[in-house]
Amino acid sequence: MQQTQDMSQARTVVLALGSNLGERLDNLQGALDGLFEAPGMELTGVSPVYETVPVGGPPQPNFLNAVVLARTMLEGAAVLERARGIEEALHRLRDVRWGPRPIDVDIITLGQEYSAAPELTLPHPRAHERAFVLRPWADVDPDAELLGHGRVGDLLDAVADQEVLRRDDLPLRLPG
Ligand SMILES: Nc1ncnc2c1ncn2[C@@H]1O[C@H](COP(=O)(O)OP(=O)(O)OP(=O)(O)O)[C@@H](O)[C@H]1O
Ligand SMILES: Nc1nc2c(c(=O)[nH]1)N=C(CO)CN2
Repeated sequence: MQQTQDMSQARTVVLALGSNLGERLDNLQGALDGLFEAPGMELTGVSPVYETVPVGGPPQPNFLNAVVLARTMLEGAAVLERARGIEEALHRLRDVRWGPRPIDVDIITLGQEYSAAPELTLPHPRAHERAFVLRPWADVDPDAELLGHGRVGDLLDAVADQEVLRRDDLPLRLPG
């Protein structure tokens, strides 16, 4: 018999997906499906997909990026484990820092949690300066606040120089 979990203490988790190698949309879809395959996270929002110019790293192809919102009772370590499992399943090679990858799953925020641990820093230490995170996040939650940095909509003004193009021709399907 399936157990129902008491979700009254659940927290919102904000996840950022990125892909710039292979079948990029399929990779984002695979990550989205994989994140919600096991119990423990309830999907509450999926952003539009954006085509984005790479920020940092060596010259590399454009990314597709999206943001996913969920409610969860899981601890950060468990969410990170799930994210890493998806990256492994999609054969990500960890060689070049900020280099191209079939899939990247970053945890942007988990409730009101702050963490300085290198294996899981919360909020994600570079999220506030990345239009490829902020733009899709503001679409799926226009009133969103990034813990310690203020309104996501306001943060977007400071990164207006970063090129992000909404790709409504490349929608993500809801998992399941
Ligand atoms: N909030 C977080 N979300 C995901 N990984 C994190 C986070 N904080 C720390 N890490 C750690 O960062 C390490 C490197 O992650 P990764 O290779 O995905 O970095 P990156 O995506 O290339 O760069 P960036 O961290 O700038 O997005 C991982 O081993 C992971 O444990
Ligand atoms: N446009 C874009 N640039 C990046 C991205 C990404 O997902 N999109 N991810 C990075 C490391 O996480 C570094 N740079």
